[in-house]
Amino acid sequence: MELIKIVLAGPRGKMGSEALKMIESTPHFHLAAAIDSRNGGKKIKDLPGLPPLDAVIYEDLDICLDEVQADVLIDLTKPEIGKKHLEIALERKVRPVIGTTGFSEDDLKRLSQLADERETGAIIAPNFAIGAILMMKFSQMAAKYLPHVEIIEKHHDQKLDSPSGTALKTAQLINEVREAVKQGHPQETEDIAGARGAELDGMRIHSVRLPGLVAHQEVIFGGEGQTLTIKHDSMNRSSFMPGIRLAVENVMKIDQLVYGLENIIQ
Ligand SMILES: NC(=O)c1ccc[n+]([C@@H]2O[C@H](COP(=O)([O-])OP(=O)(O)OC[C@H]3O[C@@H](n4cnc5c(N)ncnc54)[C@H](O)[C@@H]3O)[C@@H](O)[C@H]2O)c1
Ligand SMILES: O=C(O)C1=N[C@H](C(=O)O)CCC1
Repeated sequence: MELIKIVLAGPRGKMGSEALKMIESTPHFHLAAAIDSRNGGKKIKDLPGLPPLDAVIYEDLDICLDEVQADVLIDLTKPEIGKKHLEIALERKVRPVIGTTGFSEDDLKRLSQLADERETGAIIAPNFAIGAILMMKFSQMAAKYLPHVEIIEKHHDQKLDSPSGTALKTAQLINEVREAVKQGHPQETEDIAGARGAELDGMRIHSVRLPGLVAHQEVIFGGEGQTLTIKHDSMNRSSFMPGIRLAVENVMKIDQLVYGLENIIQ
């Protein structure tokens, strides 16, 4: 298999540090450089707790890509940085694999257009856990028969964005197949703002943030005399790594932007 040269943004983060281990243990992956908000000029192996990798750390992706040859950028940072990095990478025909969440529909449209213009593959995946992809696919199947649905997503309390990227993606997939329904009582009131959660395409999304959680989602369907709950739990960040590996391998074979790993795992 051909060696894939990777730049990783966010190496000290919860996801980034796990991704370093995944890159190190994958024979056909090579960490060419890393992007951090500090530690420019140091090497990954100089930072406490990170694997003994020789890759140099840059604080600016543009400068990094001037100096380092790369095939793929993996971004695991924060919403505004992920968007900026994605654009820089596409401009330079380096293929982005973006795990960072917080992208709006407008962002996705604009970035998809840019990927087309640059004829460069890109993958944005709100959730890399294979079980979460299945949870979303099963939810889409169920919504055809049980259109009344609410989403409860639960994450650790260091998460910046809400609702989660996974909840937004789940709602999008459900919305593609379910008939239009008005949920809840027509005269229901919200006596404390937010009590019924966020509303998207007629669905309610509830976001829970607590220490001790990692990433969890329940999609609850209600029908006459019955409910169906489809639930996924990520217990740790290694649950996302096979999906990131798959995305890096697949982004090398495409020349447009793909949003969601369900489009790769058919
Ligand atoms: N797609 C998925 O499956 C998945 C899974 C988990 C987390 N996420 C998303 O990934 C992102 C990171 O999550 P996390 O839990 O690792 O967060 P984290 O806060 O632990 O890590 C983010 C890292 O980004 C770094 N960073 C900030 N600004 C930067 C910059 N300008 N350049 C380089 N690095 C910079 C921070 O220093 C930090 O180390 C979040 O958006 C989260 O929602 C996605
Ligand atoms: O830890 C996070 O932040 C996660 N975010 C993703 C999302 O927003 O859907 C899912 C995985 C964990």
